[in-house]
Amino acid sequence: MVTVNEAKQKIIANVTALSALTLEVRDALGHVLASDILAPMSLPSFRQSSMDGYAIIDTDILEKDTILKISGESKAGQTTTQTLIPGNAMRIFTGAPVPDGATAVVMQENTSSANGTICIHEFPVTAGKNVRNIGQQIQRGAIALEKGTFLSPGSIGFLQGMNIWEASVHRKPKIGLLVTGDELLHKGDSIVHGKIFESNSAMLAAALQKEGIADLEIKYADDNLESTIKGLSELAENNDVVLASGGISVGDYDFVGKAVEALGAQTIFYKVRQKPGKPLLFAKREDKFFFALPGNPASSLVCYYEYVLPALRIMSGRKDPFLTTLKMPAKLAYSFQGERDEFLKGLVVGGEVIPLDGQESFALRSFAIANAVIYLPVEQNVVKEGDLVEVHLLPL
Ligand SMILES: Nc1nc2c(c(=O)[nH]1)N[C@H]1C(S)=C(S)[C@@H](COP(=O)(O)OP(=O)(O)OC[C@H]3O[C@@H](n4cnc5c(N)ncnc54)[C@H](O)[C@@H]3O)O[C@H]1N2
Ligand code: MOO
Repeated sequence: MVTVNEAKQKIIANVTALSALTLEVRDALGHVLASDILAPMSLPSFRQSSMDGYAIIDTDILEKDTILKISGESKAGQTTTQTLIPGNAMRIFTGAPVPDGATAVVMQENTSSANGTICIHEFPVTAGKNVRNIGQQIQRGAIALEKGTFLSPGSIGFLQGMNIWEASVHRKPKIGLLVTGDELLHKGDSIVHGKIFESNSAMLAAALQKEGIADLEIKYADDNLESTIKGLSELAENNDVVLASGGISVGDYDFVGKAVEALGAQTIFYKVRQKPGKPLLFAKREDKFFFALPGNPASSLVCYYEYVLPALRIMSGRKDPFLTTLKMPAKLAYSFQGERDEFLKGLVVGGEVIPLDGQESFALRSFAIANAVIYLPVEQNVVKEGDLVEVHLLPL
């Protein structure tokens, strides 16, 4: 048995980023850059006005209400180079090229025009005002985004704005899932006493989809060693990570641990001092990883968020693999007995976290409305209302 922290350290120590592939930038959302991207152009690439108004020369404005002659216009998209002559102002619009010679733009609300002239009510007008300079955002040749950057919608827009259409990113892991349990019913089956509807595969597939992993290869095994070995071995052929659901405890019909061993995988840890999810197993065979998740649905999902997801994120190149963690006051008191750290289903509302009713490992109703997991180490087994607790935000 390892502690929660030891289990996490073992994941960090054993899992590494996968190889790189080239993707269209617009398809790379949620991927991590495998190399630095240098700016192929400066942004802005020409001096741009940031306001609708008048381009002027700051040294022409010697007092409030200076009057200048209006000469010409610069609108967004204009490609010809224009020059502003001293004593003149040029009509200009947001995003338009600032004419050569102009040093600032006065917004039109601070002016009044009459008979081809413009009265500037602003004084002084500092050079550079309302002008976006060449390379103000990024200089050509500079590192635009570093290796290891997680590509967000903002990153994608930024890259396309520099005429970058492809990026080298880490491949995301391919995942297989072996569902075990002779008690499981599937869509279309009739309700039978003693059997339950299988829910872990849909739940895990949804969690993976949220992480941008759409393809999950699912197989089912009967509760015997041969079927479990066959399922795990077939899944390991095509996938980087094999998950198993159920059959990892100590019962006579729990075969996953034995099957992982029979496949020649090395167990990195088995059993974590936590509730739920104690019988979690993590094993490795060459570059393939195995996670045996406890069958209890809430145990399975806690283990996914706390261990599997970080491993998948490390493989995808992420440097920040764990759920976003913060400290928050508990809205309700909570206490527990026992020797294991606890992960509670929680609901964050208005800067506080509510430990939800129904914390048993078979109960998913609390998870269905949770947006966070509360982590209580065994030393913090009595929480009073208002006490600070560690909250892990779920990626929903
Ligand atoms: N003698 C002991 N018994 C148990 C221990 C122990 O230490 N000693 N640990 C308990 C803990 S803690 C957990 S967690 C469970 C884990 O058991 P398994 O991983 O072997 O899971 P199963 O027995 O196969 O199933 C547990 C539970 O979950 C339901 N289940 C399984 N698969 C699914 C699925 N795909 N969809 C929905 N529900 C599923 C299953 O019917 C069981 O109710 O072991 C304890 N026992
Ligand atoms: O570790 Mo088990 O998940 O408590 O029921």
